[in-house]
Amino acid sequence: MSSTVDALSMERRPIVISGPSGVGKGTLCQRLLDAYPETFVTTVSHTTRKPRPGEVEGSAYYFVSRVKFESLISEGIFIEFAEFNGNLYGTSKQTVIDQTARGAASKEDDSQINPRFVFVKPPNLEALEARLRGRGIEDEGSIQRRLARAKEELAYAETGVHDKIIINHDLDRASQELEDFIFERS
Ligand SMILES: Nc1ncnc2c1ncn2[C@@H]1O[C@H](COP(=O)(O)OP(=O)(O)OP(=O)(O)O)[C@@H](O)[C@H]1O
Repeated sequence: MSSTVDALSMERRPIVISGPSGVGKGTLCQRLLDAYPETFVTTVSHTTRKPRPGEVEGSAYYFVSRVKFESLISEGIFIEFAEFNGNLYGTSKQTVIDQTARGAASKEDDSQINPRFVFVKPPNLEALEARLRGRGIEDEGSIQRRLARAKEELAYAETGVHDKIIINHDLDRASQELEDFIFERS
């Protein structure tokens, strides 16, 4: 799944981190948040998925109906959106603007968002499958759908649309590479 986690660099340019479900995006982002709690924030996505127990509106997600989500698409509010497992997920420009500048970018002017796009790749599909299984939250059908989607996402990443591709093989190395990219050390 290309679920997206966004963080903000010191220059306040958003970082959009995408990659197949189970590749380790959440793990990598959590490491950044833990290491630099004053520097990074995450944005809240919209979804048509039903809330799970404990998920709070406006914190886990903005939960909306499909009709509402589709009207938001036609209004052009999303930086990116994707459908997975019959549910739509998207990151709105507004949530990024709210988190980015707290006023530096005008609410009407999304041309200043200018994100940097990072794609996280697994070392291979076998490793990805092992991570999905190891996480232990998906049933077999869901694992197979995620793997099928992963192949499409990996092919898309080959087209060179991202600013940086990081292979998450060794977690420490991948974390370091992500940090170096974000802080423009590489
Ligand atoms: N480099 C790594 N080596 C081995 N296991 C890893 C590595 N990185 C992450 N994992 C493990 O893989 C599993 C999936 O990681 P994580 O939940 O962060 O993926 P994700 O990309 O955020 O998935 P989703 O898009 O479905 O939310 C977790 O159990 C995590 O601990």
